[in-house]
Amino acid sequence: MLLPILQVQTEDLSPYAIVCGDPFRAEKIASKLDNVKELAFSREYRTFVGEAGGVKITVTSHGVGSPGAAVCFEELIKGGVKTLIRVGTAGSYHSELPAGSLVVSTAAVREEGLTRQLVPQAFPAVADAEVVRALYEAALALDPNVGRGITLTMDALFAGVEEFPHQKYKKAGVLAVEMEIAALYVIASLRGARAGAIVALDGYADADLKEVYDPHTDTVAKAVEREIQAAIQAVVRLAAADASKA
Ligand SMILES: O=P(O)(O)O[C@H]1O[C@H](CO)[C@@H](O)[C@H]1O
Ligand SMILES: O=c1cc[nH]c(=O)[nH]1
Repeated sequence: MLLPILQVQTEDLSPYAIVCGDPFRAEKIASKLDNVKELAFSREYRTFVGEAGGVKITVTSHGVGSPGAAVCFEELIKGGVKTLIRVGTAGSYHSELPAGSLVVSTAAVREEGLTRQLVPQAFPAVADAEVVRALYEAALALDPNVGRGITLTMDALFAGVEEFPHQKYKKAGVLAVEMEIAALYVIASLRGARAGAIVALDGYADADLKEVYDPHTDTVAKAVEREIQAAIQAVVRLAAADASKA
């Protein structure tokens, strides 16, 4: 079956997918795999398939923001994907987590609009525990400072006249803010898939992002390299664990 928006044949997909916002990051992730094939580049959705440690892995970019990303998550799951790991970037809320740090997201605050159209506001956006464990252990082996905890998902990146809720969530212990994880976790829960996410921090979020936001530094690029490695290793571990249960 051809997935209408991703423009990918479902037979070509793996049950294990790594997703990211940027189509060029998808290419970078795919470059770490063996026997890579580009399946499609439709709108912001660029899909590759390759292998790591004998495990077939799909890599797809989902663009910026929850509504567009949701289309990608829904179609991948419809196409047979059962495990999704987001490899993203995020803004930090904590001085101990400077630019270049990694955070594994255990759950996401739903400060976006997409999931409100899917589930009641009391419904949690929560990661799968096995995916979190695999991601955290793989990341910890590469970076002893990796954080693990709640992240926040918003729709807006640049502020208007309304105050962003950064201070409130920082006080509540949220580690970082980005734009798609809540959609991923809610959709995975609704559709019977499992999901997790790791983000590379690109600076402090509670500054004026318009002035200081720069996700293209060497420090961030190195952190993205580490999170890619961690995500691929996590998929290999999860696939081995799945095979031992079968
Ligand atoms: O680097 P990605 O995966 O795109 O993630 C973050 O970067 C984008 C904002 O520039 C948003 O998509 C946000 O969630
Ligand atoms: O959504 C995002 C992504 C990266 N950095 C931020 O501050 N916000």
